[in-house]
Order: sequence, then structure tokens, then C-alpha cells
Amino acid sequence: MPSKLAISYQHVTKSFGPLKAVDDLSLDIAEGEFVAIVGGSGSGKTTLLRLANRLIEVDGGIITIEGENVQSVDPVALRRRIGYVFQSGGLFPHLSVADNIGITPKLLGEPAADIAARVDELLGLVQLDRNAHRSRLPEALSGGQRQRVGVARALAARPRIVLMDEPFGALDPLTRDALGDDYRSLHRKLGLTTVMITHDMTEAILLADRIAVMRSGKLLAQGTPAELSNSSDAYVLELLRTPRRQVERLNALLPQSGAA
Ligand SMILES: Nc1ncnc2c1ncn2[C@@H]1O[C@H](COP(=O)(O)OP(=O)(O)OP(=O)(O)O)[C@@H](O)[C@H]1O
Repeated sequence: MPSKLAISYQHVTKSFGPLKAVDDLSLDIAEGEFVAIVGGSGSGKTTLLRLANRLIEVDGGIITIEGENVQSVDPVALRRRIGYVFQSGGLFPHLSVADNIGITPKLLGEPAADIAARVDELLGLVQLDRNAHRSRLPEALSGGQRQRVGVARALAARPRIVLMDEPFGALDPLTRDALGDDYRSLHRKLGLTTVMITHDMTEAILLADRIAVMRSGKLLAQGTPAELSNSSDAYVLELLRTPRRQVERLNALLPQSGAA
């Protein structure tokens, strides 16, 4: 049986004035998939993501979430069903970690004791020490810790779909690696569908099941990393060349691991 669709974009278009930020784009994302969106600056990645939870409205075409046309779902209800992780964490600076994570359950009117228990559960899920972090303000956290809180907050209302806009872009490589791996485990453990924007093709290859490449608002190519490497498109091949070049340079510079 074919897997169910979590998100389906069908001939979606969005313009800002004369500029077509998303141009007749169709893309299906199955439940449980981890899809990376890659492409240059201004290619329409953020717009594409924000159309799904109606932070931006489509001009044309249809977007469905779990089979429902998003236009027929109340935007606030839609955003509770879809977690969103911002590039910079997007935390409220004046709220503690616990209050940031618990903000959606609070808006939903859940009892304080349930929210406190959920916050602790989420801190555990994103591997932050509860006692040390619960009452800190965002300014007292490292960039990596802030992003972990951002992930916890996105998961607070138990969404099945998570959208991430360059979530690990501003972090040092080691932290970025650790967070990417940890998030990938969470994605599996919680059975999430994840769509993640990244500028980094290596990160896309390592984390995602499938990669969608955007250019000038259009979907240029999509597929597994292996499928993309068979693409005949020069831009897609150029994007894939960077990780290959890095590996070749590393192999040339570093002794092979395990060598005697
Ligand atoms: N609210 C807006 N008003 C006018 N133009 C916009 C608006 N939002 C986006 N754009 C334009 O639409 C195009 C696509 O922007 P978008 O943010 O989706 O690209 P992106 O691929 O996410 O870029 P980046 O990687 O730099 O974040 C860009 O040319 C951008 O300037």
C-alpha cells in the first residue's frame, strides 16, 4: 500500500509583486519522511515552508496537510498541528526556557501541572538538563541550547509534522553535527514527518531521506542523494560536488582512520 501523504504541494505559486518566489511547484512528502530543501539564497525555500502552515498564503495551486486543503483549516489550528523551528530559535527573550516551551499548551488552556510535566518531558527529549535549564532566560543559553529549546517548543503540542528553517545554520560544526544527529533520532522515535531547509548539502545528505533542490522558485530536482547524483542538471551536480570535494580534500590531508 502506498504511504499516506503528510504534505502535498500541487502547482503552488506565490508572488511578491513581480517576483515569483514559488513558481508552479509540485512536491509530495510522505508520512514519516525526512525531506531537506536545498537551494541558493532567495530561491524560495522559506516561502515554500511558510505556505504550508499559512504564515504566507498561496496565490495559486493547492497545499494539503494529511489530506486536508490548508485553506479549509483555521491557521491557528494548523500551526498547532505543524511544529516550526526558526533559524535563530525564535525564542521569546523575556520568557524562561520552561515558559517558552510551554507557551502553546498554555494557549490551549492545559492545566499548569500538565504543562510542567510536558516541559520536563520535552527537556529530556532534547537532552537538556531539566534543573539546570528550566528557569533560565534564552540569553543565558548557548546557540546550540537555544536551538534545542526551539525544537522542544515546536514539539510541545505533539505535532506529527515539523518544519525547520535552517535550524542548525548558525552553529559551530560539532554542535551542528550533534544536534542534527539528535534531531534525526527524535524524528524516528516520534514518527515525525520533517521538512528542513538547509544551505549545506552535506547536512542534507547525512540527515534526509530525500532532497528537494529549488532554484528561482521552481523545484529543479528531487530524490535520494544517490538519485540526485545521477541528475543531468548542471546546478544539481555542482551542489553535490561540494561534499565530494570536501571528502577528497579531507582524505588527502588526514591519515586514513584505522591505519596502523
Ligand atoms: N514578504 C516578502 N516581500 C517581498 N519579497 C519577499 C518576501 N518574502 C520573500 N521575498 C522574496 O522572495 C524570494 C524568495 O525568498 P525566500 O525567503 O523564500 O528565499 P530562501 O530560499 O528561503 O532564501 P534564504 O536562503 O536567503 O533564506 C526572495 O527574492 C525574497 O526577497
